[in-house]
Amino acid sequence: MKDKVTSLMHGVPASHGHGGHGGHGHAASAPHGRSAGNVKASVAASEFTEVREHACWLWSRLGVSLMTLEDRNVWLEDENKRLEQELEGLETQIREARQLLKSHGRVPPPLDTSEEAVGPQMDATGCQTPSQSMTSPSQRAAPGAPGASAHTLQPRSGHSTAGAKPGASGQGDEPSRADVPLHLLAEFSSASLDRWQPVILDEERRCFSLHWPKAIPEGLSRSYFQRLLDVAPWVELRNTKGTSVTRSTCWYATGGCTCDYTYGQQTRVTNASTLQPAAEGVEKVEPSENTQFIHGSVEVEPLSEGSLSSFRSVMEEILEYVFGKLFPGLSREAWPNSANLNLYRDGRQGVGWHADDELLFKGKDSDCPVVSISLGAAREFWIALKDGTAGDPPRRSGVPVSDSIVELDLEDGDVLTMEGRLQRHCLHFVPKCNPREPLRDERINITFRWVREHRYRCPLRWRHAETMDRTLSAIIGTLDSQDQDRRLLPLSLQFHGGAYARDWSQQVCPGVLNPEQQLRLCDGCKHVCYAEGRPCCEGVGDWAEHWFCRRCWFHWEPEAFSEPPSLEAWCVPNYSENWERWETIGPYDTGVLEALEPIMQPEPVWNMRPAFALWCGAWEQLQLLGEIQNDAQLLKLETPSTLPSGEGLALFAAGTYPAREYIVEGGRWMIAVNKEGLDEVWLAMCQGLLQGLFDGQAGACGIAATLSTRSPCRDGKLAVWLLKAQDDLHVLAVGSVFMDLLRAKGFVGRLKFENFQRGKVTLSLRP
Ligand SMILES: O=C(O)CCC(=O)C(=O)O
Ligand SMILES: [Fe+2]
Repeated sequence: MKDKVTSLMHGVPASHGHGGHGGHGHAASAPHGRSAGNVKASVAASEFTEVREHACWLWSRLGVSLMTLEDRNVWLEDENKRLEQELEGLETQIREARQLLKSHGRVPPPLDTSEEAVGPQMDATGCQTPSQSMTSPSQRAAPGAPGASAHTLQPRSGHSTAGAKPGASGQGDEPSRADVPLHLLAEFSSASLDRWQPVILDEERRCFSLHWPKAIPEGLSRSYFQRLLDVAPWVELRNTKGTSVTRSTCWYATGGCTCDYTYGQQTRVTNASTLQPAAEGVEKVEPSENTQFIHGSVEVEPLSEGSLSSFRSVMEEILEYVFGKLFPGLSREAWPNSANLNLYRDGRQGVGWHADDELLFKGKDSDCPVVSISLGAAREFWIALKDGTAGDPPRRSGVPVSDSIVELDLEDGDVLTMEGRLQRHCLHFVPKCNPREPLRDERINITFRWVREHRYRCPLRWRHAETMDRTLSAIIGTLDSQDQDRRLLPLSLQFHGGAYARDWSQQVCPGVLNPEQQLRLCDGCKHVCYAEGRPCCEGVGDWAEHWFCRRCWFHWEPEAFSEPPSLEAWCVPNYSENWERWETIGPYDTGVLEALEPIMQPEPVWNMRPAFALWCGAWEQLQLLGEIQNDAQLLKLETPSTLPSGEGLALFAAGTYPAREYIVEGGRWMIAVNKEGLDEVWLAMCQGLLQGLFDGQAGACGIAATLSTRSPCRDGKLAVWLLKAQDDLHVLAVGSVFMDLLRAKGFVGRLKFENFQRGKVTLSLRP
């Protein structure tokens, strides 16, 4: 009998077969005689009922009932998922094969990314964009190429960790940001760059994570927290044994996206926007063999229309605030189209080491931005390299390289980004708190993400391709590098300092501890946080042989800790050649651009400027200048070369005064120059200032030239002063104009911006 059933199943005409599931459709249709074909004839009528019964029994053993149309849809969905996973596996194999070829010095053939080969490619808004191909590893910059930085996330203690080869070249095997442009979210934010604290700046692996503490004001974050706590359709996730709740989650998507979100292999949370409210009946989703659907099943409270729409409206509000106010440089088309929410009820809940590398976000093989918002209780957040990530193709394992762990605390209102290939090379982790210091408060985390590979079932997968927004291309690394020369945003951040920007042991003043870290049990808190404990450092002097973790050191020696480093932007200007690029950056004053034209013209058109004053020496006013009409008048002014050493000249708008006490919110762009050609460049600067070249919202209020006291070479400094320095982009606009002017006069050097309020150099421009 079994053989008959088997032959019955094998007899399904090819057009009805779906691989291993081919018999499925047949078993459903055979009783009605629609598709059994000649097999039906070979089965005697008396045997038919028996065969059918056995088929039913067999299918029920397999956990599948005879197929209704509804079942078929569920099955199709599973089948799609299986195919997606198969595709993912094939892509990994291709990647590995290409890397193998490369390691044998062979050039891999170009990738066939035609639609037939890999299916349509989607942009973040769900449109098919056939032109976006997978980035070839061969696009990686050669060592020493512009943009290839030496700073790479490496295990810090120098242990050799299997797979992670510290210091080996080509560790990340990722294209450099110079070759394949990638702009970081901080560049589009409303915060000045020094409010961003770098966490990971691994240029070689193209992994970046930046932290903006207290980005959301307290009142607002408290209100978002409470509303989400009350109305979000939270579902509890349990540990693999099902014995305890690890955290609660929910999933939000915009723009008609119906994609569900899968947690690991086991659990899929349906899209809150596609859920039917209770009034219309709980959504019926059949569990497949391995997947547990949790929304709409018995495990979840039925959702009322009221709570769902309140959830959607609070999420819309948060999206609007975060991307409208905190990242105003991103166009609306570049906003994320989904968010995963996590609720940690107390310190006993957390999330283990993982990467957000789901197919939906294309986090495994392309640049994948994530913006994480923290609300409520402060919790630790750790990031580390995935074991085996360097050199070899990344393994799927969720094992972190323990001496690469970077720790930070995420507090209420904080923003954290994870960008570039971080999800490919790194893992992250929200540890449970130490049970000896129980935390009873809740924390909510929202991770905004960009779904780029919508599920087959989602209508957005099939939406017609539109041109991709440039700011979106900039953050997902799909800007055309050809295009970059003419149209790209000007500000590409470069970093100085280690890839381990946030290395707590380096923040402790010398003589307190030995900065070498070891993952071990902390003598203080004994918190078994991960593996044997926590990254600890040994004390010195009386505390030698005592090992303590970051939290314990901070508890006892808060004064010994310095602020984490903040971001310095290094921007490669090519302002005059690429000035139209600036228009993409957002709220800046185009006056700077317009003002650029006159000085490039042979016959400058003089603006009628308000009066300027010329100051000298210890800033005594030399002359009050009215409107300057021509070069001849300018040439009559004092020039720096005539001054005694140690003295200076300053040309400032009347009503201002060339001293930092008067320009407290401002700063100055400075460059050290030799005396040769100083007068000429000074006159060009005077001309520029009087013509409004440095104007703009953060307009320059004056210029200064000072001569060094170091006789006889008497080298000097040139500076352009700004009244306001809050907005980095405006400051950079002025700096870039200054750089162009210097270059036109043959001066090449690094420009530094000193921010008076912060008392330090915050920006730098390289020629
Ligand atoms: O709670 C957090 O900060 C992290 C959450 C997370 O990693 C995730 O949702 O994938
Ligand atoms: Fe995550």
